[in-house]
Amino acid sequence: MNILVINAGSSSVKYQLYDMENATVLAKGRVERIGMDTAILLHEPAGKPEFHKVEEILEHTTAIRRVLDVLVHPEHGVLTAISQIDAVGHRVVHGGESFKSSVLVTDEVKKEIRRLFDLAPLHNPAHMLGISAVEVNMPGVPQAVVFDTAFHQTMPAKAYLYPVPMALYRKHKVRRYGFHGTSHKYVSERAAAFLGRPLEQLKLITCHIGNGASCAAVWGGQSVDTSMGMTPLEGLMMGTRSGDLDPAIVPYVMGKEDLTIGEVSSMLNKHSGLQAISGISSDMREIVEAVEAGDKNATLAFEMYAYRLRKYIGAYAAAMNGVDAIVFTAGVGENSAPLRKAVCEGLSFLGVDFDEEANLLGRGIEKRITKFDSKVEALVIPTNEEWVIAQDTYELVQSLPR
Ligand SMILES: Nc1ncnc2c1ncn2[C@@H]1O[C@H](COP(=O)(O)OP(=O)(O)O)[C@@H](O)[C@H]1O
Ligand SMILES: CC(=O)OP(=O)(O)O
Ligand SMILES: [Mg+2]
Repeated sequence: MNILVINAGSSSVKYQLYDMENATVLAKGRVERIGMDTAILLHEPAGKPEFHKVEEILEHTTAIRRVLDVLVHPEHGVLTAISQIDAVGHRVVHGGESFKSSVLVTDEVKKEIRRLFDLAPLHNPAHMLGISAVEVNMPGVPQAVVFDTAFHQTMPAKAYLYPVPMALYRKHKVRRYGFHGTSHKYVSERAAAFLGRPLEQLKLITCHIGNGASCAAVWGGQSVDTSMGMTPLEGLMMGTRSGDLDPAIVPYVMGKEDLTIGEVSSMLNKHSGLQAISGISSDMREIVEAVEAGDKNATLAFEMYAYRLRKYIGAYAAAMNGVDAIVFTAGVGENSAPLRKAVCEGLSFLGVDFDEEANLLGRGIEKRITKFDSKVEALVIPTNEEWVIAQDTYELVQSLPR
């Protein structure tokens, strides 16, 4: 069975095509800058050279049409017909309180994803466009949705409620949902396998640090707390997002700078974080280069990023009254040795005996970055959200009558 996994963002569509029986990736790629006359399709077919094309792509239906076209292209394709795609799995960031696991797409499910537009205005509308585009381009093909929020639905009320009037929760579902759940779940399971210990007995702190970044306390395989909140803005400092700040800053700055709700929201989501403090970039690679070149603002941005992550790790160790392993994953977590070093070296009080050499060795592999007899272990575990989405989709499609 071939499954196409789609992660549709506001201006991009990322895709990965799997052959499930052989557990192989047939092709992957992305369309960026949707809505512009210089949209770009980057396509990486397995065993063939990469291919890219710049052209006008104004909306998601066309973007997905282009992806399907390239998948069956005589030269760059990996299939002979679209009908060889048996099902499609989508990443959906916000599932609210309605979805505790992945589901097949139905009219009811679509209605619920639409109802949640308000809570994830950057993400959910884009996912719906992706689902509709598949309906138009591949009528009748079963689709499944896998939610970032689902894994965190096990959080207890003391972790997911905010100390504000309860009416806000009852009326508007104001609460912590948490995100990147597919990744936190996957790396927790991989970490247990790597350590050769049952997940049920482990206290883990998983740090998914990519463009968006969040940390989770995973106790016995269940999420008991996480740093992102009602939206993906709370918690850690990120590439362009502020993470935690005094909520009183929002009305204060709106008044002083005469900003609208939209403007202040854009400031905190798109013009804060590493980008704002460094004045250089939201990309950790460029920050680290600037730090090495002695740039003061980049150094401050780097230190704040690591410091804020270390504070969350301390908090989650306290939340679980202990921790067995700290897991680093996603773009920054998997690739930035300097960031892992800056975080781990301040955790010796917890029993983290950091191994500098191991931290520098090997890329893209599961590894331990603490010394052999460290009381608390630190691991690097590459995440694979697309594979989890493909597997969930595969299982759901098996349950359909044939
Ligand atoms: N070698 C590297 N060193 C430091 N940071 C890196 C490296 N490679 C990638 N990154 C960081 O990873 C981020 C992307 O992470 P990723 O998990 O792919 O995010 P997303 O899935 O949200 O697009 C980039 O913004 C970049 O800062
Ligand atoms: C939820 C979220 O922040 O997702 P991403 O990291 O893909 O932006
Ligand atoms: Mg990601």
